[in-house]
Order: sequence, then structure tokens, then C-alpha cells
Amino acid sequence: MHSAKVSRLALVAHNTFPPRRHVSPCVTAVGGRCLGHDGVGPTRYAHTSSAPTEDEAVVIRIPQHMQRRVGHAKDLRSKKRVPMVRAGKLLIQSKSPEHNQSAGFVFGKFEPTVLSSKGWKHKKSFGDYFTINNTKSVAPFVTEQQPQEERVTERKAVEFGQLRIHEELVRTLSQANITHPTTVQLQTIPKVLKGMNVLCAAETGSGKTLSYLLPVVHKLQLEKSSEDNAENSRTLGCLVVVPSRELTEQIAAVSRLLCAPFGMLTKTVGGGRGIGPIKNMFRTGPADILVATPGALVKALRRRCLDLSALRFLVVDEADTMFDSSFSDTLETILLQTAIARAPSETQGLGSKAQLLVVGATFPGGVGELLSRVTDLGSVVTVKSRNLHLLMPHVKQTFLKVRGSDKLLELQQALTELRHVTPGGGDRGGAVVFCNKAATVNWLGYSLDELKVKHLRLQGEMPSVVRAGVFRSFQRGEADVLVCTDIASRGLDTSRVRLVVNYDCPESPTDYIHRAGRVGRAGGAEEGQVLSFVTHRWDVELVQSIETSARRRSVLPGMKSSISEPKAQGKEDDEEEKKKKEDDEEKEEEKFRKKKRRMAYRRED
Ligand SMILES: Nc1ncnc2c1ncn2[C@@H]1O[C@H](COP(=O)(O)OP(=O)(O)OP(=O)(O)O)[C@@H](O)[C@H]1O
Repeated sequence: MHSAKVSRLALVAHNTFPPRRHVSPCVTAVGGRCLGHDGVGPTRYAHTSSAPTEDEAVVIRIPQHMQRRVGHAKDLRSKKRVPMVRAGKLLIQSKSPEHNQSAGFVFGKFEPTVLSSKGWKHKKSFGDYFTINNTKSVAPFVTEQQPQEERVTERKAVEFGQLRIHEELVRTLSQANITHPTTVQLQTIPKVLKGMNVLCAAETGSGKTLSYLLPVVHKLQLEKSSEDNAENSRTLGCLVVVPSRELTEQIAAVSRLLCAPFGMLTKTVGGGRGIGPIKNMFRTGPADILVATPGALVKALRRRCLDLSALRFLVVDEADTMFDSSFSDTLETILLQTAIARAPSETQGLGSKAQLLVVGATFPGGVGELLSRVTDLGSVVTVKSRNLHLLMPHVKQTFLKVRGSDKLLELQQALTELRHVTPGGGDRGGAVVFCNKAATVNWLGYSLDELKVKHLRLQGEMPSVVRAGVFRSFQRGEADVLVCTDIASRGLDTSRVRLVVNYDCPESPTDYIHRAGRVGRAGGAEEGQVLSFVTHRWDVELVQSIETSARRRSVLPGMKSSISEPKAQGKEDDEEEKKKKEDDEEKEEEKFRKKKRRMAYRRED
């Protein structure tokens, strides 16, 4: 069979190209495709029985294994990729259907990831889009109301009453319709009650505030009611440090609710209004719980308005912002004025020290280094949620490649659609529109005014008098749209929000996680969604990493949720220092390169 085939081939070749006296031995045609040159490949096996005469056909024999190899390569090329769509729900829905991916499809470890956003750096990709569909209807950190098919365990959900916290606290929570702890609360509350230093890393909106406030209030009221302390005047028991004034008000509101049954006092102190109001606040005496921004707190400490020596709890919330370079020096000043316990036993009895609780959805590098100066890192237990740094499976996330000039129109359409989803009465739900700069917030605000879209604006460059109360007005529903910068992306509870729009693409996966986390929160509006506009070529890398994480169900790149060990002493210290310096230099270089690339793109645009 094989010889016949080869002979036929040779005959065809013979008929098509009549034999010449000097047939070049180095080129052999099979099916019109060149196979080899210079004696390598098929020509090495070429066999001519004798020097061809004019009447003889040139017979070239090709070994079977070589034919099989050629056939296999052809097959591979022509074979279509394994279909990514199977029966059931789609995880990725793309403008090009061949990029769709089913929720049940899994990529092999070494298989390249197919991306809808692959060609998004090209001008022709404007108008392209893809959606990461929600595969769960309820947030995974909510322990009750999980549909039967999405349940991880068949065990009955634990109630707050089973966590050994004061029954008044359980009652207060149930009045607010909060009966079952979320997964992070289940893990964190017992550890704080035991007196441990805790680093709590859990998804946005998973109820981290209650996970530290509940055990703190429980323990403070126990101490207050004990006979030893009955005669004592009020002392500051817990200090919560957060990055923004809006957040101080929000956390203080929850704290006041929990403290009310025990007659405990919560106060806030924020910056932006000079030293006068800060002094006035402390003149009226200490609080049991103080929620403060770091800048205002350091001012108060310098003027000896408060004393941290008797502190029982120090909470650092929104750790990624608090430990980054903009706040880390101020935070260090605060930490160094506090005596932090190095073991649970040090939190009890006379001369007891403060428990340290560090809370966040993401952690920057350097947390361990700073903490190692005030406590033994070995004493810090880490609570990490299962879905940390994964894209939220209960929130639909759409990416749209759109020209800068079309973004306003797209935004208007998205806001109109949101209004139509819940026609008639009830809370329509809100939308948060994120911009990267304060100037864009202002410009977009004026444009929305022209389009008669009622909205509120929040950005860091606003005068504090104007800024005060903006977020509360939005929470109360005075407007359905909040146009803001990233200052609203950290910690603010936006339970009524149904839509997050990234008008400007976020600059890092961390920013994306925090912005997207304004929807799909515990006890919040159902069916939240995120819409991101992708305009610039430098945005595409982030989009591709998000798409890869979604398709592979892997964590987003560059996210940290643990603290590194304290630095070694002596020589090792020097070596580590050197390595760190090198790493830092490398990072700086990379940053510089990125900036250059971005500038280049800008010029090209
Ligand atoms: N166990 C619970 N059951 C129902 N709702 C809850 C529960 N715990 C907290 N919540 C609600 O969930 C919302 C989000 O809580 P919280 O602001 O503490 O989240 P977070 O994890 O701190 O979010 P972020 O990372 O954005 O700071 C709040 O409205 C809160 O009232």
C-alpha cells in the first residue's frame, strides 16, 4: 500500500515535471509541501536505484515513520482546539463565541489560557467585550441561605448565640436582622476572645468589622462589670485606626449600636479640620472605644490629649492602605506608643498589654517588618478566608473595550438600565462610579449634571466641609449615583449598591478587588455587577490578568495575605537587607519601565 502510494506520487511528479537529467536531490515534494533540504530529512532516505536516464522516473521512497510524523503535524494544525463550552452555565461570555467558556471547563496546567482580551491592545478591538458570569447566587462567606446545590457542608449553620458572646450583643444583632455569623466571623471571634493577636485577611464585604468589634465589646464590658474595675473611671479600652474620616463614622456607628446596652462610649477623631476640634473632643474625657484616622491621632498624641498605656485592644483596619508608604510612618508612631502583648497570657491581670488585631482584604509587603518592631510575630495568628483574592463568584463582571469619547454614553446607558431593572417602588439600588483622579470626578460630575443624572461626588481634594456627610447622604439614598475616587473603595459599606462602574480602569488588581467589593456584600443588595471600561493599552495587562484568574479560577497576581517572618540578626541580617535592597531596586526599575511604556503609549495615542 505504502509503496503503491509513493510510486503513484512519483508517477504524478514524473508526469507533471518530466525527468531532467540533473534532478536536484535535496528537495522532495510531498503533497506540494517542502520537506527537507541539504540531505537532512527525506532526502537522506532518497533512493535512486541507479543514475536516472531520460526515460526513467525518479523514485523517491519516504520512510513510513517520516510520513506518520508529517501526517501528525498536519493533524495537529488542522485539529480544532478542545471546545471550552459544555452543557450548563457559561463562566465567560465573550463577543466572539469561540472564546466562551463553560463553568465546568478546566484548563490543563500547561495548556495556554485562551483570552478574549488577547488582542485588546489593537485599535480594532474597540467595541469588544466579555463577561465573567456569576456562578453562585449567594456570597460564599454567608453561612445561611446558601442554596442546596451550592452548599459546601450539610452542617446546620452556627448562630451568634453559640459563639459565647454576651446575649445582649446577640439580641442587638438579631434586631438588625443579623443572626448567623459569616465564615470570617466564625473563625476570628473565638481567637480574639482567647486573647490572641490576630491578622484577619478576608474578602471585601464579608463582615470583618463585626468580627473584631463583637469580641472587643464583649471583653470590654466583662472587664467593666467585674468587681475590680467597678470603681474605675472610664479609660480608653480600644483604639481602631482607619484611613478615612468616612470610615471612622461608619465603624463608630456599628460600635455605638453594640455598646449601647452596656453604657459604653464610642468617639471618633478625624483630620482635615485643624487641631481645635481634636482637642475639644478629648476635653470631654476618654471614650471606651476610639475610632481615629492616623494623622489626627498622632496630632492628639503629640499634644498629650490621650494616653495609650491602658489600651486593651489596638485594631488596624484596611491594612493594605494603613501599611503602605502613605501611612506607614504615622502608623509606626502609634504602634510604638502602645504596649502590645506577645502572648495571650499578657492580656490578662495587672499590667496587661494590648491585643493587636490587623484586618484587611489585601496586605502590602512590609507588614511583618513593622509589626516585628512591636510584637513577636510568632504570637500573631492568621485567619484567612477560603476565597481570598479570588474573583467574587457571586458578582457578574463585564469588561468593555471602549474609546474614551464613548465612555460617557456607555455610562449613561448602564445607569438607565439599572433604573429599569427595578421599576416602580422600593429601593432601586445605587451605583458607584470610580475614576482615577479627582479632576475626572469633577469633570464627570458636570457632564452628568448636563445629562440630568442626579449624583453625589466624593474625592480627596474636596474641602472637608463639603466632603463631610456626602457618603452618609448616598447611604441614605438621597442620590442613586456616587462618582468618586479610590477613597470610597476601601471599607465603605455600600450595601444598597447594585452596580460598580470602573469609569477609569483601576491601576492594580488590589484596587480592582476593593472597588468590585462595593457590591455583593453580606446582607446587601443581591445580583450586584461590575462594569469596567478599558480604553488605554496600559489597562489591558490588568484586564488580561483578571481574565486569566477567572478562567483558571486562580488568585489574582501580586496579592499578599500573610506576614513574613521578622528579619534575622547579625550577618544574615545584612544579607537579607542586601537582598531586599536589590528586590526594591528591581521593583523600582520595573515601575520606571512601566511608566516609560505608559508615556510611550500616551504619545502614540
Ligand atoms: N453575619 C452577618 N450577616 C448578615 N450581614 C452581615 C453580617 N456581618 C456583617 N454583615 C453586614 O455586611 C456588611 C459588610 O460588613 P463590613 O463592612 O464589616 O465588611 P468588610 O469585610 O469590613 O468589608 P470591606 O473589606 O469592604 O471593609 C455590613 O452591612 C454588615 O452589616
